[in-house]
Amino acid sequence: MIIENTEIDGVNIINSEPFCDNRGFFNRIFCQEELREIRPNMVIEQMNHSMTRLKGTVRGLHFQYPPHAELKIVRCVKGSIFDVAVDLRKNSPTFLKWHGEILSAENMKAFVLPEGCAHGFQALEDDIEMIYLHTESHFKESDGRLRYDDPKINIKWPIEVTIVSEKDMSTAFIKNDYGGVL
Ligand SMILES: Cc1cn([C@H]2C[C@H](O)[C@@H](COP(=O)(O)OP(=O)(O)O[C@H]3O[C@@H](C)C(=O)[C@@H](O)[C@H]3O)O2)c(=O)[nH]c1=O
Repeated sequence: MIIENTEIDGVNIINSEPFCDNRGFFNRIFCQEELREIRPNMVIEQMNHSMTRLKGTVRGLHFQYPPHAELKIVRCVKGSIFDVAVDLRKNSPTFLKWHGEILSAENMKAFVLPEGCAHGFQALEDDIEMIYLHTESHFKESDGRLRYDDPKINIKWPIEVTIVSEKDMSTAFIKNDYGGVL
C-alpha cells in the first residue's frame, strides 16, 4: 500500500497493487500494520456496503460529532465515483476546504477521512458500489450533515446532480458563525 497525502492534513489516498493471475485478482483492503503511519493500532468497528443506482446521485455530506467522531476508509468496488472530504476542524489551516478524488473499481484507490472531516460522493455511472470501514459504530444521535451544495464550501461536482435523499436535502446551510466540529 502506498499512502499519498493531500492538501488536507489527515486526508490520504491509499494506492494498492493487486495480485493478478489468470483467475483474476486478489487485493488487500485493510492492513493495520501497513496503515500504521496513518493511525497506529487502528480498530475497525464497522464495515458498510452501499449501492447507488443512478449516475449523478450525491450522498452526503456526512460525519459524526464527538464523542463518536470517526475515521473512515472508503473504496468504490463497482463503477466510479467522485469522492469528497471537507475539513470541519476549526483550527485547521484548511477549515472548510474540500478535496475531491476519483475512486473506481479499476483504480482501486481508497480515500481516508479523519475525524472532523465530512464525506460525500457523486456516482459517475449507474449501479456503483461502495465499501466503508469505520473506526466507530453508527450513532444516530451523533449524525452530522452539511449541504452538498453549500456555497460556503462550493464543491464542484463533476456532472449534473440527479438524486439527493430527502434527509440530505433538509439539511441546513452553514451559518456565518459556523464553529466546525472539532
Ligand atoms: C450511515 C448508516 C446508516 N444506517 C441506516 C440509517 C438509515 O435508515 C439508512 C440509510 O442511511 P443514510 O440515508 O444516512 O445513508 P447514506 O446517505 O448512504 O449515508 C452514508 O453517506 C456517505 C456519504 C457516508 O459517508 C456514510 O458514512 C453514510 O453516512 O441506513 C445505519 O444503520 N448505519 C450506518 O452506518
